[in-house]
Amino acid sequence: MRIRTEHLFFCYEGGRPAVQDISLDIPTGTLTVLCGVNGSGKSTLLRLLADLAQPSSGQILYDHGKKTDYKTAEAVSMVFQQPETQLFAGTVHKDIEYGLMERGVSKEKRTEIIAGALAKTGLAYDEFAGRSPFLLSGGEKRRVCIAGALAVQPGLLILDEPTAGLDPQAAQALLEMVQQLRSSGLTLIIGTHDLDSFLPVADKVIVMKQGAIHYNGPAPALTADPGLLADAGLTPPVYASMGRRAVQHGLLEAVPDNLEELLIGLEKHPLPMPQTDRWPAGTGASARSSAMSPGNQNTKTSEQHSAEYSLKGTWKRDHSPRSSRTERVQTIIRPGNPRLEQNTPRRPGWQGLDPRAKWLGMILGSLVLLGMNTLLPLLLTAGLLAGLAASARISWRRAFRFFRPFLLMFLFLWLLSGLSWSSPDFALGPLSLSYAGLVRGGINVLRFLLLIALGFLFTETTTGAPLREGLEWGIAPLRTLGIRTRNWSLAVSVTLQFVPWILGKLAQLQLALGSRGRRARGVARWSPRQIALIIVPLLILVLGMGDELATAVESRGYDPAKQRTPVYQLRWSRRDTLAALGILAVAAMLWWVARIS
Ligand SMILES: Nc1ncnc2c1ncn2[C@@H]1O[C@H](COP(=O)(O)OP(=O)(O)OP(=O)(O)O)[C@@H](O)[C@H]1O
Repeated sequence: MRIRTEHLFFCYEGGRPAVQDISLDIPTGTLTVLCGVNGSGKSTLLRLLADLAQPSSGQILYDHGKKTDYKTAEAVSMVFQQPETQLFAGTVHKDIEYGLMERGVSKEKRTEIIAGALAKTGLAYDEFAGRSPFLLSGGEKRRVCIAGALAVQPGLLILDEPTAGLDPQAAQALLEMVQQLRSSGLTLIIGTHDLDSFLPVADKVIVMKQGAIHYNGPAPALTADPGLLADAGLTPPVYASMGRRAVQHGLLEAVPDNLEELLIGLEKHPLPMPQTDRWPAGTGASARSSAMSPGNQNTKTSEQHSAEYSLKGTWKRDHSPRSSRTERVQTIIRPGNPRLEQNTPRRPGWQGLDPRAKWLGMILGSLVLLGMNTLLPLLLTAGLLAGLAASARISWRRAFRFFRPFLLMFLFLWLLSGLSWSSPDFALGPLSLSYAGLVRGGINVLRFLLLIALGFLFTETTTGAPLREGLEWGIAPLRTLGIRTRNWSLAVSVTLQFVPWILGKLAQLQLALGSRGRRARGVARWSPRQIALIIVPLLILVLGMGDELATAVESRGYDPAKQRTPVYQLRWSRRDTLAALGILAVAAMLWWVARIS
C-alpha cells in the first residue's frame, strides 16, 4: 500500500501543534523508519497514519483513494508502544481472532490464519494459543500484538517502538521478521529510538523535530552527516560514529552503513596495539599512584563530586556518617527552603488558595449536596460549579471527556428509576414509566453528577502535593488517638491522581481496539460491546499499577510512623480566611435554599 500525506497538522487540545506541515510519500513494499527525540511527534504522526486520530488539517491518501474510504484505512494495522494496552481477550487465540471476526473472516479459516501469524512472530500455535495474553512475558506480549496485526493481512503495518523491552536475541528476531515482511510486499513504518538496529535496514528515514520533518531521505546520507542527527538532538548509531573515527584515522575509506560493514572494513587493517601507560598530559607518576590507591581514589572522587554538586547548586551531599537518610533528604527540601517554594508555584486566582480552604469547600459542598432533594438548589450549585470551572479555564471538551464514561451509566440509572409497572404515566416502547419516578431519579442522578463535578474541579485545580499536605494537616489530630493518618492521606492522594492515569489508559485501550477492528467514532466508542472488551484489560492494568505502586512505596522505605519530609509549604493568608468565610456563607445559603424549596 502506498501512503501519502499532504500538509498534515494536528493539535492536542490547548497545545501547540504536535505535528505540523507533514507531507510524505511512502511507496508500497518499503520500510520507513521514523525517529526523533521524546515529544517530537512520532507517535502522534503514526496514529494519524493509522487513521486512529483525525488531522486538524491536511489529508492522508491510501493508495490513490481518499481517506474517507474507511475500508482502505482498515487495511492499516498498528502495534503500540505498550503491548499491555493492546491485549484484551482471554486467550491468545481469541485475541488474534478479534480482528479477523471484525473483518468477517469465516470461522473455518481463522485457526489456520492465527497459527500462520503466530508462526511469523516465532510463537508456536500449540504452545501459545490457549494461554492468557496477560500472563506472557513482555516480549511474548509484543509478538502476540504483532501476530494480531499481521493476521488481518494489512497493506500497511505501523510499529511504534517495536524493540523496546526486548532482549537482544528477540530484537534481532524481530528485525529479521520485519525484513521478511517487507520482502513479501508489505509497507512498514517503524517509529523507534533504536537507530542501531533499524537504520541499516531502512529504505527511508524520517527524522522529526518539534512536530515537523527535519530530514526525509536514505539512511546513509543521514549517518554520513553527523550535524543532521545532532541538530535533531539524536546520537548517531554506534557503527556510524565508530566508522567516522576510522575514516579520520585512515582505516576506512567511507562511513559504513551497518555494523557488519564496519567490522569487515576494520578486519582489513591490523589495529595498533593499545599503549599500556596512557595518562593525560601533566599527570605525574606520583599522582597516578595516589589515584591508583583505593582509599585515596575514593576520597578524592567523592570530594570532587561534592564540590561539583555544590558549585552547580543542584544538591548538596552530606557524607557525615551520623546523618541519616531522612536528614539528608531534609537538607535538600525542608520546609521554608526557598527552593521548595520555587518548586511549587502557586496557581492563579482562586486556584492558588491554600489547599485547606479548598478541602473545606470540598467537604462542605459534598455534605450540602447530599442533603439536596429539590431541583432549585441543585441548579444553583450546578451554576456555581460551572462558573468556577470557567474561571479556572477548564475547557468544556476536557470536562466532557471526563464525564463521558459516567453519562451512559447515569442515563441508564435515570431510566431505571422511572420504571413503573403499577402506575405508569406513559410508555417508552415496552417500558412503562412514571413522571414522579423520573423526577426523583433525575434529582438523584444530578446530585451524584454534581458530587463528581465537585471532585473533578478540586483535583483539576489542585496538584497532588498541596492536596495531600492539606489533607494531612486536617487529619493530623487523629494521630494522637494512635490512628495512622498518613496511610489515609497517601491513599487519598494516590487514588485521586490515579484518575487521570485510568482515563489515559482507557483512551489507549480504545485506540488499540480501534486499530484492530472497525474504526469506531463518536458515541460508538462507548457502545456496550466496546466497554465489555475494554473492562477486563483495564482492571488488569489498574491492579498491576496498584501492585507496582505498593512495591515502589515499600522499596523506597515508606514508614507511616516516621516523620515525613513535606514537599509543599502550607501558607494560610488573609485571602484564605476570606475565602473560607465565603465558602461557609455559600454553603449556608445553599443549605437554606435546599430546606425552603
Ligand atoms: N494526549 C495528549 N494530550 C496533550 N498533548 C499530548 C498528548 N499526547 C502527546 N502530547 C504532546 O504532543 C507532543 C508529541 O507527542 P508524541 O507522543 O507524538 O511524541 P513522541 O515523539 O512519540 O515521543 P516519545 O518518543 O516520548 O514517545 C508532545 O509535546 C506531547 O507532550
